[in-house]
Amino acid sequence: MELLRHRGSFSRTGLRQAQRRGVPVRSLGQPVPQASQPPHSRPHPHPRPLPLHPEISKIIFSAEEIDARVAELGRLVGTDYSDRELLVLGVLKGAFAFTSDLVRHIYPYPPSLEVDFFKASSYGSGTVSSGRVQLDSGFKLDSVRGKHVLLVEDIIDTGNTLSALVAVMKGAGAASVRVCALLDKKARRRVPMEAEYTGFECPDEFIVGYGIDYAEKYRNLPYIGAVKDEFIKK
Ligand SMILES: O=P(O)(O)OC[C@H]1O[C@H](OP(=O)(O)OP(=O)(O)O)[C@H](O)[C@@H]1O
Ligand code: HPA
Repeated sequence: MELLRHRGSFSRTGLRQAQRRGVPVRSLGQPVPQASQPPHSRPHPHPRPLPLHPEISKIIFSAEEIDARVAELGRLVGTDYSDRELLVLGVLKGAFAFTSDLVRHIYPYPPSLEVDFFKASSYGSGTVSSGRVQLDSGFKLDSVRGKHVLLVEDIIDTGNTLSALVAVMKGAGAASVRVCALLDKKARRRVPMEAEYTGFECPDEFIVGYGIDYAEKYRNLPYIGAVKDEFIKK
C-alpha cells in the first residue's frame, strides 16, 4: 500500500532509505501492482455522502442518483448509435462534468465515438437568461459536416441555448442532430425544445452543482442543489 504514496521518482538516497524501511519499490517498466481489493469494495477517499456545502440549502439530485441516471443514459445512447459513428459535442461550461461521465457509459460502443466541446452562454453572472446566446466563434463548424451529432447539455431552461445550437449544427451540415440533457426545466420554457434523452425533470428553481454554476461558483459539487437565498444577488 505504501508504494502508492511514492508516485514520483526516488533520488538515490531516497531509494536506499525506502528499501531500508522495507517500502516495496518498483522501477520504471515493471508492472503496476494490483490493489488487493476490487475497486467497488475499496473505501471511497471522501466521506459519503459529502457534507453539504455551507451555501447550499438542499440537495435536489444526489451524486448517487446522478451516477445511476447517467449510466442509464449512456446505455440508451449506446444502443441507438451502435451502428453509427457518433460525435458527442458537450456544451461548455455547464456540461463538462456530465459529458465526461456520459461518454464513459456509452455502450454498446458505436463504431467510432469522437468527443468535442463547444462554448455557449447566455446567463452571465445572473439567474435569468439574457436571451442572447453567445456562441463559440473559435469552434470549427466544418468538423460537424456529415456527422451524427449528439449535443450534450446540463440543463434546458428557456430553451434558447439549445434551439440556437441545434440550428447551428444543422446549418453546418450535420447528418443528424440529437440532444441529451441531464435536466429539463419545462416550466421555464420560452422556445420549443425537446431532448431525445433526458436525465431528470428539474423543478422550477435555480439549481447548481455537477458542472452547473451560479456566477461561476459551485460547478465542483458532486450533487445538484439550490443556493441559499442570502448568497444570491438580488
Ligand atoms: O435553456 P437556457 O435558458 O438557454 O439555459 C440553458 C443554458 O444555460 C446554462 O449556460 P450558461 O449560459 O449559464 O453558461 P455556462 O454553461 O458556461 O455556465 C446551461 O449550461 C445551458 O447551456
Ligand atoms: O437553474 C439554473 N442554474 C444555473 N444555470 C442555469 N442556466 C439555466 N438554468 C440554470
